[in-house]
Amino acid sequence: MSTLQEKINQTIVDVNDFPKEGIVYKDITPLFLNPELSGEIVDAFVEKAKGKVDIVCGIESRGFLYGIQIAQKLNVPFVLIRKAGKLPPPTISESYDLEYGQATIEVNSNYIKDGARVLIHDDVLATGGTAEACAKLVEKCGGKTTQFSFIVDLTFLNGKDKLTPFATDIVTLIEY
Ligand SMILES: O=P(O)(O)OC[C@H]1O[C@H](OP(=O)(O)OP(=O)(O)O)[C@H](O)[C@@H]1O
Ligand SMILES: Nc1ncnc2[nH]cnc12
Repeated sequence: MSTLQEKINQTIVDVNDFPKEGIVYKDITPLFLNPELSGEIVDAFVEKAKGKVDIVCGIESRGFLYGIQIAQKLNVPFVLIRKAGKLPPPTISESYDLEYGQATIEVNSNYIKDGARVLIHDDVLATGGTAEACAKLVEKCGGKTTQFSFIVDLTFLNGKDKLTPFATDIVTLIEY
């Protein structure tokens, strides 16, 4: 019997030189072709977050896919963190650097209540810039990031270093 980590490793596809030369892109979309494996992944995240969070924030776009399922299973609200210009007001923004570019993310400023314990969920932790920007948005809204969760950690980019000032509870299912 394969472990969850082995099943994820066998399913994720490496794509060389995408979206830019020199980047090895981890394509996680084949995970969604497998409903049984996707169910196990969601359950693994839910198990780690149970009783610890009041809100799940999912990061556009791939962070939405398991993020909303995690929130539903935890019976807590799901909040979308979107790329700039996609959400109607009232929003607040944060800009950051990516492994392959620059970006700005936004959240509805009314959705994260004062003192809320927040799980920030995304598919891949690379440089950590996106999740760090998300934690800054949560802080600006008066919330507290208590856990981060990712399917993949690209450890050679040291993304966790950017996140530990916000929360040391960082769940990752597979590391490369
Ligand atoms: O740790 P970082 O260096 O910040 O990189 C991680 C981010 O990069 C990818 O998103 P991408 O911008 O490719 O968007 P997508 O999810 O819409 O494909 C990934 O889904 C994370 O959100
Ligand atoms: N190498 C990579 N593969 C997939 N998603 C990413 N997001 C940032 N870097 C990535």
